[in-house]
Amino acid sequence: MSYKAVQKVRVKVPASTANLGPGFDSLGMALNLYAWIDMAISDETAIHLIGDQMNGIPTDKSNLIYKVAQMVFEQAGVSHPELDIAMYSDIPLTRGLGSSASAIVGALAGANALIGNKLTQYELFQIASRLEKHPDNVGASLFGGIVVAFWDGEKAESIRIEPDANLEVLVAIPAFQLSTEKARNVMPKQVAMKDAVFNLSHSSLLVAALSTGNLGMIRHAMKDALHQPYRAELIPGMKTLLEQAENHGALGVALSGAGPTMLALVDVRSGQKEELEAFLKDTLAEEGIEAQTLWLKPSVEGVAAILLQEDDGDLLSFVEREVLA
Ligand SMILES: Nc1ncnc2c1ncn2[C@@H]1O[C@H](COP(=O)(O)OP(=O)(O)OP(=O)(O)O)[C@@H](O)[C@H]1O
Ligand SMILES: N[C@@H](CCO)C(=O)O
Repeated sequence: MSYKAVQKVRVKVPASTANLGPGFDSLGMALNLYAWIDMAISDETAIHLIGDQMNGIPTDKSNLIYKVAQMVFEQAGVSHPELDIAMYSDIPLTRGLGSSASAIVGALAGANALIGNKLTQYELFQIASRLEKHPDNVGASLFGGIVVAFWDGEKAESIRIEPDANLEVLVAIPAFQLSTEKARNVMPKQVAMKDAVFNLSHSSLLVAALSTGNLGMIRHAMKDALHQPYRAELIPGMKTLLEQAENHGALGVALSGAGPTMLALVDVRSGQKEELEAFLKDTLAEEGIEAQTLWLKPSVEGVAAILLQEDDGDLLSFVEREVLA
């Protein structure tokens, strides 16, 4: 089947938070914090990183976005070895807000758009889940909303849930990085049956609460025995936040992905938003942790790729005009 290679695309991809407590490696929620990627077929590869969130990201062909784009072309049976890529991101790196997932999903969508969307969204989801080895962050960035998914080592399946309009998200982002690899290595290789049953029952109840809009049930459901008790050792103050944030207005509180960011779900009608934000900041500060707090909303939209016209200008001017203004 022939296709018309498109010259340049612009991708907008949301951040994500994974696990939501008990849904380890299986629940994700897209957040209204975004990254933008411009991608064009070129005669030589150049990677332009805009903004200070990209410190340390490579600008040669070892860049994750370049490598993932090549996977799309290979699976589609085409060859475009040289790409011009630009990226701006508001998603902090290595903080538990899905930066690597946003890069993977953004690259998949951009490369696929460049070749006339030859791959289906399902095929992109399979590639993304295989790369991350868990579908939660990539599923949320791909589909938007709340995603319930599995990846069994061969295939990934998911269902998207529309987030309740009254849900808000407060994140406390510590200044230090915590890699997913390190946060996964502190977990035990085996778990007790009681902990397994604890998580599958709480995760199931959380999914039911989120899909029926029963926000009051979140406080009972958003509890974990599989990963948070072990990861709490890496984030001073996390244990206190897990135990007490609901007394300060949170519907539920959890480690965002593999951390170190802490996340609270809040009812937008709550009268305790300021109290909760102060509690998160003060609790971490008492442990010597400087954290930035951000009020976010679930992002109902997932990744989106648009074809650019000749006179659409470059990403930097778009970011200055539409994002930073
Ligand atoms: N925006 C990006 N562009 C290119 N590569 C990226 C980007 N974000 C992450 N990566 C690559 O992915 C790898 C993992 O990134 P990072 O440490 O942020 O992922 P993570 O541990 O999954 O973090 P997070 O907690 O954000 O999910 C990094 O080595 C980096 O090279
Ligand atoms: N489910 C993954 C998410 C990583 O962002 C973990 O907790 O390790």
